[in-house]
Amino acid sequence: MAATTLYQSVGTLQSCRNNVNSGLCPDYGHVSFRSVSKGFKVDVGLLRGGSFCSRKRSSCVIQASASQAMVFDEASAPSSATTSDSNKKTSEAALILIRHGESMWNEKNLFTGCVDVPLTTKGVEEAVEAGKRISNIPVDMIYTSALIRAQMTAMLAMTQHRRKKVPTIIHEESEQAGAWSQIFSEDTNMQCIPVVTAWQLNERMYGELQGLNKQETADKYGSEQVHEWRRSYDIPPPNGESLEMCAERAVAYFTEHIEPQLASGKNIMIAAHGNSLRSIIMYLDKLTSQEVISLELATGIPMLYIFKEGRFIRRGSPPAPTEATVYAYTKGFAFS
Ligand SMILES: O=C(O)[C@@H](CO)OP(=O)(O)O
Repeated sequence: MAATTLYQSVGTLQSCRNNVNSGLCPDYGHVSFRSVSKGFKVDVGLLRGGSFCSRKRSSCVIQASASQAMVFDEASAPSSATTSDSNKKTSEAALILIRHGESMWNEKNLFTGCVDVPLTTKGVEEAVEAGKRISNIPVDMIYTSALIRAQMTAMLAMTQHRRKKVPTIIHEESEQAGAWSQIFSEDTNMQCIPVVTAWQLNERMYGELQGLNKQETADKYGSEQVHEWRRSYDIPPPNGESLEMCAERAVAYFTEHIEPQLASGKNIMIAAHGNSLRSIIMYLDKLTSQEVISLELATGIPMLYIFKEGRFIRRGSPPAPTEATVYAYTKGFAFS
């Protein structure tokens, strides 16, 4: 995949949206296949050459056992809790969300959307730093968007993980690809973490704003208008996706594919984008369309949720080894 090339998407958002249900999205260079792998169903995205479209941190203790993990709060966990009686406990799973590190177009302050741009050196460092923060949290499966900045972030973060497993993209787009994947031994499989790439987790399509400088666009159209395009829930930028439209695919993918994995006890990391993650956080935290306006995500800061009894419990951002308090929510979004 010539992923490090800047690549302007072709075709229209509408033609993509029309094809979403059929699983085919040629204008965005993406074909989606449903396949069965290791007992779970996944949608595997195939890129054709380019873009597409705590508060008590220290008390969060995670015990890993095989592919399942019990994640619980030390303060609230019964003192008799051990792995041997784990079958008596309610299964919990960790969900880590991470927005990609700084991209080349973030650096230039350009609207990016579904243009496929790589990380900057700073973005690479952010991803590595993010990896340090989550190095002790078990990860059984990774979901990323189909865009390289999210994939780079996931891979770089996992280089720091304590388990030293190798993130491996699942390719089952054809019989041949499936057969080739069988060359791995069971032993090798044990050393890998499956990575599912899904275009549904892509950044929202910014339409005619893609490639434009954000400041210059604000100067031209007024900062209020541009803020509405960037942060409102249901007002799309010209020929682009609103957050609501982005949520239709991203949250649907989350509930259909990722939530069942969490429910089965798998610890999941999602590496994606500012707006696809805002839509997912809106769902997880039950934010209103007014509240989501002020939700901003920093690049390269992981956010931890615990999935327990069908509920998502926000744990904030795991601390860096040397930092006392860093949160991913940067604009007055208080932890409750
Ligand atoms: O340009 C973009 O694609 C996004 C994320 O970088 O920008 P915004 O902050 O305007 O949503």
